Amino acid sequence: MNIEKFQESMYKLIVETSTKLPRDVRRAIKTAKERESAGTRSAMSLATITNNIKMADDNVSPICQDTGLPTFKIKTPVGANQLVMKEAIKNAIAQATKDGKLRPNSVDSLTGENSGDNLGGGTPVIKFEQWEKDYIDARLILKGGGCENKNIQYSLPCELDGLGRAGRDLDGIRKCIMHSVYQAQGQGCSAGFIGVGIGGDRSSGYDLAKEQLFRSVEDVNPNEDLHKLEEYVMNHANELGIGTMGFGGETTLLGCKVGVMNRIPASFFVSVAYNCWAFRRLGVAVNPETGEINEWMYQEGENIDFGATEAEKETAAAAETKSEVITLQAPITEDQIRSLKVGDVVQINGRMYTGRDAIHHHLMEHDAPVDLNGQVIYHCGPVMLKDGEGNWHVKAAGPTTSIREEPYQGDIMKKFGIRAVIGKGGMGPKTLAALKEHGGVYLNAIGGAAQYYADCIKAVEGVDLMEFGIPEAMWHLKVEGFTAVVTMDSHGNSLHADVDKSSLEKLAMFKERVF
Ligand SMILES: O=C(O)C[C@H](O)C(=O)O
Ligand code: SF4
Repeated sequence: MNIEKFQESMYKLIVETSTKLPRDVRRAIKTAKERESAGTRSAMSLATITNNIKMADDNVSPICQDTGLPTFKIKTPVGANQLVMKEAIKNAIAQATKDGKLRPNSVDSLTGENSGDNLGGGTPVIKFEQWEKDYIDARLILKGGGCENKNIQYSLPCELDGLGRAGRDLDGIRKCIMHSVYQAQGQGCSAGFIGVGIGGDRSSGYDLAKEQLFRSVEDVNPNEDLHKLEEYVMNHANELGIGTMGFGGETTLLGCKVGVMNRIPASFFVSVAYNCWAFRRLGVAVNPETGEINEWMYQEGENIDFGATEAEKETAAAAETKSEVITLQAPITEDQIRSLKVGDVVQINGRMYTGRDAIHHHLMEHDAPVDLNGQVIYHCGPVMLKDGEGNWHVKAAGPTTSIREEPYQGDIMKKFGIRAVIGKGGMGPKTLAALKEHGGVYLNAIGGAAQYYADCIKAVEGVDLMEFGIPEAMWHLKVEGFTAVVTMDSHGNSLHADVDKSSLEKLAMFKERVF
């Protein structure tokens, strides 16, 4: 095999997967968009999402800054050398990271050190299998951390919130799947896709669930029972009203694929792999001699490019609503913050600081490297590239899931006088209480819209705590027109708590036996 060519092919697969959503996924997003009524928060969010998809196409830059744990599934003809292929894949991964197509995402679990090139113990994941065919089938999925954290595994029988007892039968499985969509809320950047694995043990069950994510969104399950189940879930999950980013709305789920395998008598697992709307998975057929790509997968059918005309219309629509947008510029006063309420749309100009897991942990016991009084913290781990002159450039910069900072956020805001935090998916009761006491606000940005937000960042004015690695450092960003929605205010209101409550009530409508 021509190994240089194979490496080049793998590089192309990585770049394409990170920057261009497959056609089946685009069609699902388009359908969702058509279902939302104009002017709603969900419609606005979907417009941002489709603009972002278009920008990633045009810039050949990551759709979302979290390029996940690259996972390759490769089928090779008998006799193909898997060891050299593995090396070539690793080289391609390192190159794509250097070129800003992947975020350095491989972190030592004990020391917290980021390897910087996506290589390290267990990363990337490369799974080989032999087959009788005469070509290499190489597939890649880039599944980010926020949706990965919303995966869930049920052990039947069990009791489920809203749904009651789930037994060891098809109806129990149905309940688990409905519950899995509910428990994800908007935190996995809904609307999402789910892969479900029935049976196996804890690890093979999850593998089977993830395997389903490699199916086309539009295929038909050959197993009649599972086909019925998939259809049921697709018809009813959207009735939960969780909507895009958990803002409420018509579309909560974009795809549901279920697979089954045998189990052992004592165990009955239902494993669910949740994938965000930024469903990045592609595949190629490779010639085992030349190493060249013969064919791209998931590319049949109509291609939706979310192109100019639509994008222009949306920009125009956004411009019309501009009068209702509240402008914020740090330092922000307590009075300004207390005048904001859930549902307000704000636009931020000026400075903001990124801070996520490592920073919040650090700030509990240390001073801040900058004066954070009246400032804005952005839960974000960007993709950054340094140019020849040593200046940093933002390549992708959407929000990360905020709930992980729940144990720290309120205390950090009070300790440093921070007035606003931006993230996605919302925060819990502890933060809500702190917002009320201290005079703070939580702003929800659109998860995955990494190109859209990168475009709002006009300069990188500094960085602290680089020892935490690129995604976890504190970046000083100068932004213009950074738009977000107030979803938790200083008066005790939380859109996230409201949507959680109403979707739990709706979940209970699916309590009765169906299968
Ligand atoms: O790590 C990130 O940038 C985001 C993550 O994928 C998330 O959804 O929270
Ligand atoms: S930020 Fe959202 S879109 Fe991006 S990887 Fe995480 S869950 Fe997916």
